[in-house]
Order: sequence, then C-alpha cells, then structure tokens
Amino acid sequence: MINMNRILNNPFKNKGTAFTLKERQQLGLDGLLPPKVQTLQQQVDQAYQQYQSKPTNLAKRQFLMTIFNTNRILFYKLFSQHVVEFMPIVYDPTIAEDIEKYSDIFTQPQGAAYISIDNQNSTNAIKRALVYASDGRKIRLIVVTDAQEILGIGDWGVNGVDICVGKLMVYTAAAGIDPREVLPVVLDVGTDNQKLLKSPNYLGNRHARVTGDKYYDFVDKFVKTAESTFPDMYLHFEDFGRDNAANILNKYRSQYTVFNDDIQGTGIIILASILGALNISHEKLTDQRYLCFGAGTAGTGIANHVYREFIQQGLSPKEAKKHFYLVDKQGLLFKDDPTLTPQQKVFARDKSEFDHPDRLTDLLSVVKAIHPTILVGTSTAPGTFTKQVVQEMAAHTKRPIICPISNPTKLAEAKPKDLLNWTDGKALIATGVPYPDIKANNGVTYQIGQANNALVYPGVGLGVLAVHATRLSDEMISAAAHSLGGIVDTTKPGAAVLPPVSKLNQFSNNVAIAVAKTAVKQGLTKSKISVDDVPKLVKQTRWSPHY
Ligand SMILES: NC(=O)c1ccc[n+]([C@@H]2O[C@H](COP(=O)([O-])OP(=O)(O)OC[C@H]3O[C@@H](n4cnc5c(N)ncnc54)[C@H](O)[C@@H]3O)[C@@H](O)[C@H]2O)c1
Ligand SMILES: O=C(O)C[C@H](O)C(=O)O
Ligand SMILES: [Mn+2]
Repeated sequence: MINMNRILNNPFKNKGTAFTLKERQQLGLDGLLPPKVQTLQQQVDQAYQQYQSKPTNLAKRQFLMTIFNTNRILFYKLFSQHVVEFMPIVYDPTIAEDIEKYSDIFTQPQGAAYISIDNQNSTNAIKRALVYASDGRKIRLIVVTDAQEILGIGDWGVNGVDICVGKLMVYTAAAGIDPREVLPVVLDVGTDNQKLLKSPNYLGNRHARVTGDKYYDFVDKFVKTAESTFPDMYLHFEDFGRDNAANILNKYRSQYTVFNDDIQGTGIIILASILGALNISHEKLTDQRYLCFGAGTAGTGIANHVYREFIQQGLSPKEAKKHFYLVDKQGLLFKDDPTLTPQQKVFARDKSEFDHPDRLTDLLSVVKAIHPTILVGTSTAPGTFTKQVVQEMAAHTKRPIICPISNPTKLAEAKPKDLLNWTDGKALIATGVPYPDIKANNGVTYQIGQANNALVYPGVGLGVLAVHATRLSDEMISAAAHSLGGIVDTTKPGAAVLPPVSKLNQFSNNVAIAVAKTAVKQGLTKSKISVDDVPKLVKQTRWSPHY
C-alpha cells in the first residue's frame, strides 16, 4: 500500500495512465488507475487540449503546475512541444502574477526547500531541509532566492520561491538539465512588503527582513551546508537585493561554482544583444557610448560585462570606462555622491567633465549631454524611454541600440512598437519579455530579440555541469555571449538582434559547448578533459523526457 502511494505521488516516478498493465501489476497499482493505458504522446495531446481550454494565463500556469507536481516527464514532454507558447506562461511575465498571489492561491509546496531564518538558522537544520527536499536525489543544481528584488516587482518574501521553480523549469526545457538533479530553495529572512505582512494568508515569516551580519551569517551557513551536502553542485543565485547580490557573488565565486543570474546571466544576454545589433549595423563596439538607466544589480552587472568586452576588443580599462554612463533615480551618477553602491562607483563620472553637471538629473538631459548609442533600461520605471528621449538619441546615431528590459511587461521602459515608430525603424531593440513580430509604419516587419537571461543561463548551466566546472570565470561568461552570434540572418530587413526562442534548444547547446570548452581550456574542471570531448559530454549530460 505504502509503495503504491509513493509511486503515484512521486512526480519523478509517476507515469499516470501510461503505466502498462504489467507495470500496474508489478507495482501494486491494479485498480488504482482507469483501465486505458496511454502513450506519453496521448497524455501530452490530452493535457494540451485541457491547457487550451483554460481562460487566463494564470489558470493555464496553474494547470501546468498540476502536471508538474504529478508527473515531471509528462510536464517536460508537453513543454518541449510548445516551448514558445509556454515560456511566458510558466516563466516571465505570468510568473510575476503567480508570485504576487502565491500565498493566496497556495496548494502545493512544489518540491522546494524552505529555509527559515527563524527556526532553521543552524547548519543541522539547513542540512535536514536540503536532505528531505532532495529525498535521496543527487542534486547538481540549486536555484536559490531570498526574494528581496523579484524581477522588478520588489520584495515578495517566501512567495519568491516560485521564481526558483520557474527558472529551473526553463533550465530543463531549454538545456535538458535533468529535473531529478535540481532543487529550488527559498531563504526566508522576513519581508519588508507591508502588504504581505498584513495579509492573513501570507505563508512566510511575519517580520521585517533580517539584515547585516545576522543575514550574511545565515546565507553563509546555507551556502556552506549546500556545498557540503551536494559537493558536485552548481549554485545559481536569483533576485537577491541590490545591497547583497554582488557581495554574495563576490564572496563565493572564487571558492565555489556559483552564478548570479541578474548580474552575469543578464550581462551575457545584453552583451550578446549588443554584438548582434552591431552585426546588423556594421559598427564597432569601441565606437559606442553606453548609457545604463537603473544602475542596480542588473544595470551595473551588465555594464561591467560590456565594459570587459571593450577591453577585450583592445581598449585600456581607462579608455573603456570613458564610454560608460550610469543613470539612477538621482540622474547621472557622479563620483562625489556618498550614496553610490560599490558597483556604481566603478563607472561614476567627474562633475568637471560637464558644463552643467547639476542639470543632469533626468534621463532626457543626460541623453542630450552625452549622445548615447546604446541605452539599456533596468530601472523598473515603466515608460521612461519616452518619444523625446528616444528621438534625441536617434538624432545622433544611425542605429540606436535600445534595450528596455525591466520585467515584467508592465514595468518595461518602452514598448518595441513605439521605439520602431519613433525612429523610423532604425532602433535595434531587445526586450525582457517576448513580443510578436511588429509591422512598423515603414512597412518592414521586425522581429524583436528577447533579451531575457533565460536565453542563456540554461546553456551556461549545461556547460558547467557537463564538464564539472569548478568555477564560473569571466572568460566562460564572455564565451557564452559570443556563442549566440551567427544564428540570425542579419541581412534580412527587420532581423532581430538575438536568435528566437523557437531555437532555444539549439543555441543552449552552443552556449553550453562554448562555456564548457572555456572551462576546460582554463583548467577549471574537476578532472582533466580534452576540448574535443566537450560536445560529446554536453550531449550526454542532456536529459530528455521519455518513459
Ligand atoms: N531581461 C532580463 O533578463 C532581466 C534580468 C535581470 C533584471 N531585469 C529587470 O531589471 C530590473 C531591475 O532589476 P534589478 O535586480 O537590477 O533591481 P535593482 O533594484 O537592483 O535595480 C533597480 C535600479 O533602478 C533604480 N531606479 C528605480 N527607479 C528609477 C527611476 N525612476 N529612474 C532611474 N533609476 C531608477 C534603482 O534605484 C535601482 O538602482 C527589473 O525590472 C528586472 O526585472 C531583467
Ligand atoms: O526572471 C526574469 O524574467 C529575468 C530576470 O532574472 C529578472 O529578474 O527580471
Ligand atoms: Mn532575476
């Protein structure tokens, strides 16, 4: 009896109606399923019919989560046949709505590990949570969040667990990461979200965020316990707050194989977007002037990776820095500002460079003063790339590169259709969420590249796992960005700056091979591997859904 329950209730083992009659007998499942034995494809088709009947995106997501919670193979087979359609449902933007409502609509813990600073703040308690949640599985990938800065929607406390589950789904759908080897983890250190603290339904710790040493000690216990419990594990940090994200990455990256998606994943995808745009415009990177709008975790992370590419392409660090400008709430960031974060300080400017520095307090004035050729929005401030800003930028460069990537959709700095219309189709655009093709006023149909880190982090993970990389180096990150080139036909009018999501599987493979080869060349693998073996190892590491 116990055995039977374990199998039908174990999403990693359950096949549902696809258990053959013989299996049903052997496993003690006689009479526990309707008589018809279905193939995986029949289950997929039937599930897809049900999916289509759901009235809203949230209802669609919840339906898919039911499949996810009962049968992972069915879920991933279904996902694999509808990647483009499902990405915005299981992931961004629908996931944002799901996170906001998580406690109100809670039905299932989704196989995550919940680690609370209140009652699990010890190595033993953390280890127990990790061991119980992994239930005997060998974990090779953890996505962890403390949910302080979820997408652009802010602090969502324990509700943020969804982003880890969603990111992991994309790992498997895009790059074939074995779903049995992954674990979503949420660190609940409290929340400063008053709405949650007041809500009777809220399921997390009901107090303000713990900060300072106590917070860092807790994170440290988690990292060390996770690393010792799962020694062959790649640790992905997601949506930590601006004051902590870079600190945590920098603290652990020379010791463990860790990755911060908002800093590094976003760095890769925007660098790839820029390289893709320059392939279309035939301009040189080192001729560009870069303006970051919203200099937080993602903004400064991206700037840093693009800056490295300037150096890669021959500029000295001092020369390269001259091409970068950061704007945040206060306007252009200057060195004498005592509120700058360490990441902002790197690119802050001298007031003496400008005639009227005190006037540079809004985006339009800064654009007028510096004439950027690349504008990247990570501000969470919707609609801030106005017609005036964009036309001012376009007046001084032939093909302005514009990336409004604040998520979800409602927070984007601009809509791609407007950007195209305001610039007569000249803007080279990448957005955070997917957009359908756009027919602009000039008659050309434009494809819009999706600059979401989801296009690259799965491939990076696959590469790391395939060769058991011991660190994730800047060189591996740069290789990932470069590997996205050559897929789009850049001669076609309206070509996108990035390859389409429909080719996610193909280019995740390219990313994985590039990352893994670089790790091998740098000697950053657990054992010695030949570069020639990398494609084979990547292929072997890819899991695919079948019974
Ligand atoms: N497309 C992607 O792959 C991707 C990846 C990471 C982050 N993002 C998006 O980027 C945004 C920022 O994320 P983050 O993690 O860096 O958050 P963050 O809080 O670290 O950074 C946001 C920054 O914007 C600044 N800001 C807020 N309002 C502003 C305004 N009106 N004008 C100028 N600056 C303003 C804040 O002061 C802060 O420095 C989010 O919407 C997130 O979804 C997208
Ligand atoms: O989750 C996403 O859609 C991308 C990114 O990591 C973000 O924080 O916005
Ligand atoms: Mn994120």
